[in-house]
Amino acid sequence: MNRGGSSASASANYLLCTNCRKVLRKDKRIRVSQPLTRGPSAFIPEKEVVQANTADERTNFLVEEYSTSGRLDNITQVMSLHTQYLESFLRSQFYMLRMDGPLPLPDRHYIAIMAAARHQCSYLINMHVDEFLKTGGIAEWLNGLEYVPQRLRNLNEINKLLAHRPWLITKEHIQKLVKTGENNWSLPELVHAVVLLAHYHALASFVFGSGINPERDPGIANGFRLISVSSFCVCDLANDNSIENASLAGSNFGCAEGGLPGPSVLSEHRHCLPSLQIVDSLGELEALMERMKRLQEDREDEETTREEMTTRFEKEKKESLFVVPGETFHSFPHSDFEDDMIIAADVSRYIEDPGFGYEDFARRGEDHLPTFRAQIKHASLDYTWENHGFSLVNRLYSDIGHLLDEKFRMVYNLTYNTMATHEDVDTTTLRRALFNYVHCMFGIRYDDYDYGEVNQLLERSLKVYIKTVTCYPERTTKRMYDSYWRQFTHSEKVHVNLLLMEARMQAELLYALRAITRHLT
Ligand SMILES: CC(C)C[C@H](N)C(=O)O
Repeated sequence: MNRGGSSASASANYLLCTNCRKVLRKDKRIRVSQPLTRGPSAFIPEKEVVQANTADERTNFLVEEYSTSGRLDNITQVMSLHTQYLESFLRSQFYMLRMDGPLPLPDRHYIAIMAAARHQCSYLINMHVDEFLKTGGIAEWLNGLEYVPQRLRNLNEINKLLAHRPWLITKEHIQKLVKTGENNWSLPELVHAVVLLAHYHALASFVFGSGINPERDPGIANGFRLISVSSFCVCDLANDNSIENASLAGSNFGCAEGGLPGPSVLSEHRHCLPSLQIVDSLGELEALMERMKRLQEDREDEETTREEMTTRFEKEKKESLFVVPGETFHSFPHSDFEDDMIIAADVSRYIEDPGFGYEDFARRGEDHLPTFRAQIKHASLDYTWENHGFSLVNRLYSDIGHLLDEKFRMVYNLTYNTMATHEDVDTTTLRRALFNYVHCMFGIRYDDYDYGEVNQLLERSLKVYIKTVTCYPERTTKRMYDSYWRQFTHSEKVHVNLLLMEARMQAELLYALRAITRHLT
């Protein structure tokens, strides 16, 4: 096994699952039965989604009206837990894919593929490969970026920055795209492309965050499909929503995080945790509601200084850099999972520089804290969606601004006034904390918001989930999904995902549009 290579490089090919302790080969592909779990999501029991769907005529109407694939796909099924939102989502997606617009139809789908490939989201890639071909795309392009016209290829850079470090986008990037002679992009075309890229990066967050299952495809031989296990262990893919599985999620018990518990420790936890956890999480829910109430009451009498508000934002931003998703794997000594990560060739051909990701400063030590992050200030009107982004987008690409604006408002205001089993609760503070925390991770600050609230309302396991879903969605596991807010319903967790996805999309758009504005002025 070790012929000719050092032991370090040999061991770099192996990983140890922290959950079941199985030794895995990084590049191994396995055959798993299809579907992995029944229903549209691997995280949500099928009956919860299906019940909602069959009762809902509105969803069927929306699908007929706005679906490009013409079927009720898994994303739509899961989103239909929130029909009001679904309508805004489908309308804007339909607009950017099908209505009159600057870009030809197949190019739109190719751009969607490029965006999804940044997160190795094969669900979205497959879907848009289909639609690319159906709308008359040239099959050869599907061999990868080398086969597409240079103009489209030039989008690679902005795709990469937008997906992982949008604060780095400058007017020079825009200039390069609009002024490259015969391969140039007109501004309306570029805005169309940017909207598509941001939409599909964000949608990849939703797909991974909600555990969207592959579409059932009768064409797949014997009901099996090949999956790469380079980033998952089968034990994580298995999902029966059983208590035993859920017990492994216990973030408070440290069995899935930190050190490597031996098999005996794990099985002990399996048997003793469930009842403990329910008591514990009930307490968590009550405590969270108490904190929300206190924040609402305190707001009137507390006067915080400007400096203090700035400090709180900086503190939260800095801390977010150190929120590292609990890795599913511990690499063997000397191997660096990040660098060695093997990305299936069929996905990476749509991108260049696959190793480029959200800058994880925590790994580099404190000396490298970012100083380059832009602050988009609300009151100083530097740049906001309402005041700038919206009108620029609308000006360059007709009505898309209205549609996006409607969708952002919809998701920001969506509430059922519930908290798990409690009714008539004002959840504004909590929903705002979720949205603003995402913007905070992207360096966007609202100076009328007190970031101390984020700290009080979002527990660590939730922050880990948020960071994973928004920054490296492909690393989301069922364990992460299960480990926060254990008393809440699946529909509420999908609601969280909608907030995260839209906050991410808006953050990307803000940076791209600000760069376009600077280019224009
Ligand atoms: C994300 C959840 C806390 C939202 C809550 N269930 C509401 O209706 O507002």
